[in-house]
Amino acid sequence: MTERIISVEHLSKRYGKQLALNEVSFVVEKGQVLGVVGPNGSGKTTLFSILLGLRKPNSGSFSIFGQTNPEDVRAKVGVILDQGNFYAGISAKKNLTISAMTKNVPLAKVDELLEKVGLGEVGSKPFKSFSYGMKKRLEIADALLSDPELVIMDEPTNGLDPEGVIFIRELIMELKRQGKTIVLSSHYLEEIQKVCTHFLILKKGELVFHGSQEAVLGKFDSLESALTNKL
Ligand SMILES: Nc1ncnc2c1ncn2[C@@H]1O[C@H](COP(=O)(O)OP(=O)(O)OP(=O)(O)O)[C@@H](O)[C@H]1O
Repeated sequence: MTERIISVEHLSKRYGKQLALNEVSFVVEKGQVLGVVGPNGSGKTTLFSILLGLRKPNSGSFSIFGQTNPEDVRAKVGVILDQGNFYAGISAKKNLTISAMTKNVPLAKVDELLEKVGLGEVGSKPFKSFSYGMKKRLEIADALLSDPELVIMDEPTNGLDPEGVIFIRELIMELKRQGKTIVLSSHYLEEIQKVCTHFLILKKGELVFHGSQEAVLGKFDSLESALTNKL
């Protein structure tokens, strides 16, 4: 039987006169890897920030793990946004240790995750000395600390070198094998096509397509042609 992880109903969001999301509805089931794609300004970040409880919708509703308040499911959700909220002057390891203590996670997980994201050898260096890609890796380690069932990533490969892009791809594949549910946005269509089971296409705040990888490719040659097509 399928398990609903996210359920979104008629979600709308305005910023003044700007309609950023218009009556968006969809469901994400356990184990799906949903790629949210759309041109600049189509509403992807707005959608994510509502799901994370950072913004309030003007109308519509949503639930995650059956709960309508994202705060109530915080421990089950790993979030990868942009370079996290870390203390600049202290080491990556200390930053992660503080986070583990806040999240009530065994401290042994800190070294395990630093290794996993390829920061094992630089864990004692201060966060401020890290490159963009290293900061992103630390953000990923932080998101995975509590072994979340749902991982939400806003443009995880943005600004990464090819090795970083491959790392993210393999990480998503591994999380998928573990039965985790993943929702991510990206402008790198070829890349996202390699990992996603489902896609949601937004244009000017409208959901213009939502379906499986097979459904997209059954209808269009590629994700790119689905996006550029006048859906
Ligand atoms: N804080 C804000 N105040 C006013 N308008 C906003 C705000 N945030 C977003 N918008 C507008 O809402 C619309 C959707 O923006 P959003 O950032 O959600 O799109 P996006 O798909 O994530 O874009 P990108 O691909 O460029 O990251 C855009 O028209 C944008 O200008």
